[in-house]
Amino acid sequence: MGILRDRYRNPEDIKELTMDELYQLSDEIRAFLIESVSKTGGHLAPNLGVVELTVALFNVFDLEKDRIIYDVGHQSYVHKMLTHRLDDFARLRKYNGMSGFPKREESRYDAFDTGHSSTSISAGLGYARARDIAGDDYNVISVIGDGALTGGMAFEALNDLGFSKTRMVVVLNDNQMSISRNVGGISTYLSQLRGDNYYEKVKKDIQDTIDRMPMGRTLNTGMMRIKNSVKTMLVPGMLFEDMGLKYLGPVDGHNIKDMSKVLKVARDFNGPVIVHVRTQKGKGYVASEKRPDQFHGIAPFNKQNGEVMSKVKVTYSKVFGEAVTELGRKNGKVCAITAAMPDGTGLSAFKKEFPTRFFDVGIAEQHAATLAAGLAVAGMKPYIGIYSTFLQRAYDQVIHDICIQKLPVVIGIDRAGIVGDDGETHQGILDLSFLSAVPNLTIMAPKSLEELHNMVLWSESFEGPLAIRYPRGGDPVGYNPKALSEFTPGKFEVITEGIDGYIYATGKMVQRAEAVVKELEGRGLRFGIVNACFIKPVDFEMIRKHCEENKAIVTLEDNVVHGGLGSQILEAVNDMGLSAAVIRFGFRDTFVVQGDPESLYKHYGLDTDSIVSKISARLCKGECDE
Ligand SMILES: Cc1ncc(C[n+]2csc(CCOP(=O)(O)OP(=O)(O)O)c2C)c(N)n1
Ligand SMILES: CC(=O)[C@@H](O)[C@H](O)COP(=O)(O)O
Ligand SMILES: [Mg+2]
Repeated sequence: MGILRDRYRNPEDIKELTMDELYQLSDEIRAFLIESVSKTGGHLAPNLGVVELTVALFNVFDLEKDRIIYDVGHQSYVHKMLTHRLDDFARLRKYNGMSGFPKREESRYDAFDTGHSSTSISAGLGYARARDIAGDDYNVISVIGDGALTGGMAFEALNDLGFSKTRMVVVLNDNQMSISRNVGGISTYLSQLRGDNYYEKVKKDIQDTIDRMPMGRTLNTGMMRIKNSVKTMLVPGMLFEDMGLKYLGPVDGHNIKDMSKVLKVARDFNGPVIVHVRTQKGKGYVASEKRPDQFHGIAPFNKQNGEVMSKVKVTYSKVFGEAVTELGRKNGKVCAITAAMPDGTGLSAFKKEFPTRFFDVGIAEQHAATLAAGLAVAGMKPYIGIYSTFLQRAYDQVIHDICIQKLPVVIGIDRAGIVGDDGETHQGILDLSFLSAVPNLTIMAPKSLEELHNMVLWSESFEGPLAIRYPRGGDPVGYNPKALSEFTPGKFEVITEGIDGYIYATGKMVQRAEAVVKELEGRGLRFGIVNACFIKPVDFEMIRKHCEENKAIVTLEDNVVHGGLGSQILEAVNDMGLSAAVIRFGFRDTFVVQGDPESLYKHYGLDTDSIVSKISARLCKGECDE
């Protein structure tokens, strides 16, 4: 008889199990994860790495009152399995299904919504301070990975926590991996601590050296003091101890017994404590142990051989990486920066050819942006590859360090628009709005893979700050429009002429515009298509021309409507003292839930039928945005 399905019901049941049964439960959890995620896709490797850790947390803490916060939250599947959501895994990250991240609206056992990295200690400290003010006594535990610990925000929180001496537990899940292998000084420091007897080894080396010295023995006493000072330098975790936290570990993160012991000490410690846990990312499934990076976030795969079922052949990320690499070959000033996502941004290609001009800064988007600014003032031509949602972290740096100084930095904004399965925390639907407000910044979006390639090549000669945004994935097979190769800021491309109006579409929405135009024809409305390849500046001349010809203007973007392309055009019409029927399509003042893009476009009225119906209704009844 199994435990997970047959005996386990509630978190407190864990405490009734023997140690052997806890390991049996862990085996069942691991088998379930592999089976289920092979069908749905998801963050398999991170969750395989925290099976025993999560069981130990449930074994020591009281989930009915204690609060556990998972940094990034992509490793919270085991937590969800143990908090009444086992059956929801069939719809993991699907439209109207269970989230792949902790969600308070999903369960009272989810203490804080995460998704972006390095927030868990700040949120935990907030809980702990509120607890102390209220005179409550629950425990607060922040579980943070070694990758997330490279995020500056985590150190801002540790600095405050150590100084404030607030009682809470930080569990550092150290698997030496971010999405790719972890980078940075902290990672090096942790790997020294990971060595079982690091201090003992160094102490023995010193002792052997002393004993071999001619007056070694007499030196011994004097050296004792040196050894002790060496100890304070080397004893594990001095960095954290010096910041004011008690350091415990390192402890084997797959040994439930040892972890339970250490977690109990941490639980009962009256102050801030960090428990350093060593785990293996992807543990327990050969393919993910071999390739924890590939299995960090994986599409549905064949369980037998780990092969991914469907593969988009050419992605925008790949095109971006290859184009930057092409520039790197002919221009030694070109360099590339990523914040812990070399593969996701396609910049691994550049790293391979130009390792000395490639910089992976860890999960440190703010640093990435200002590093680029520093490189640019020194005469380099830096390209940053960064997801739209994570660019939000570097907003001030883009303004303060890149745009005020008008520096020639190119920001490749990947995952712009709907990303799909990762939901609200990861959709890239705000960048047009928050960037359009920034002076000196030019914003572009290609309608196709080919146009992205051409934009990147064109950008080499562009003098000022430039953002090029493009979507997750690739173009559907066969979408192969005539791509622009020459670009003039503020000049749009008329793809097809219209009689009743034009659809001004940007990026991948140009493809959608084609379907809309076909449907409109069936209703007697003859619309042309404009490729708004620049979102800033817009093409004032073309807007003026279409207004003066009484053409309706429909805008279509995968961004929130407020402050995006549609707003720019509406403002342009108004500022030029013109009038026109302007109908804007985008996301209306909302976060976008998880799901496949088509379900989401329908959900938010951006599917072809909804767009066509709204245009027809508006133009017939004369109601418009303007
Ligand atoms: C601000 C931010 N930047 C980038 C990411 C993308 N990302 C998700 S998980 C991850 C690596 C996390 O590594 P770690 O914390 O060590 O967790 P592990 O996957 O190793 O368990 C990254 C870079 C993110 N979620 N948030
Ligand atoms: C959890 C996290 O933030 C990343 O793993 C993200 O899910 C990657 O997204 P892509 O799958 O689009 O690269
Ligand atoms: Mg890690």
